[in-house]
Amino acid sequence: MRKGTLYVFTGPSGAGKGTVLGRLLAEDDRLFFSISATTRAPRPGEQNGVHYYFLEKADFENRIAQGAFLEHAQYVGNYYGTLEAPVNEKLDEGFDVILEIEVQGAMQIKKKRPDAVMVFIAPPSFEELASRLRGRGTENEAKVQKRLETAKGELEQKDKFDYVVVNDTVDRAVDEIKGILASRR
Ligand SMILES: Nc1nc2c(ncn2[C@@H]2O[C@H](COP(=O)(O)OP(=O)(O)O)[C@@H](O)[C@H]2O)c(=O)[nH]1
Ligand SMILES: Nc1ncnc2c1ncn2[C@@H]1O[C@H](COP(=O)(O)OP(=O)(O)O)[C@@H](O)[C@H]1O
Repeated sequence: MRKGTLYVFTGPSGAGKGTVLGRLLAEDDRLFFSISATTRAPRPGEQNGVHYYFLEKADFENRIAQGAFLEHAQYVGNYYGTLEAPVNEKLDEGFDVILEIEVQGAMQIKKKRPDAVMVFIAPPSFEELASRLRGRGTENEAKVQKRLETAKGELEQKDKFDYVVVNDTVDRAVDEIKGILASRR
């Protein structure tokens, strides 16, 4: 059986990665979304094993020591990481696997898995990014500021990616990503 393709989607918090990928996943049953592990607290409505595996810091660090992560990084005070075993399993089963991760982790994947397709989702402007992040209402102003500071460094790295998709409207961005997937199948 043909093995699946690994796709890495990255981009600053608030760019719309979750929104765009949610639409894509609902419309394509050959895709598998990799559920990440994190030490950040669940937001209202987030479920363990659905949105993330929510781990205590000590548990996360044990798994790092065991080599369980394909990649991991610290982002605004918390750990985030991709568990390797389920990714390999799904690729072997022929699914295309989607990672939605921040830029440091994406760069680790680029080194480890040179065949991975690297996609950067960019906001139309920095002002629009700030307005989307504040509009989402999931972080307090201090945390929004930290995410926006981090976003500046992330945006500077977008040229390292195979594709840069500007999320101006969700419909258009989803269509562009469908085109990228189609060109690789
Ligand atoms: N390196 C890495 N980053 C991740 C992983 N999962 C999520 N992230 C990224 O961590 C950042 C913060 O995620 P989160 O707190 O859920 O905020 P949100 O993406 O803005 O909703 C985002 O850029 C995510 O893409 C992961 O497994 N590894
Ligand atoms: N194309 C878009 N136009 C306007 N608002 C958007 C667009 N895409 C996403 N949003 C909104 O912006 C906020 C951040 O989107 P989200 O998908 O949570 O981003 P990310 O996963 O990159 O952090 C959400 O409130 C979402 O509804």
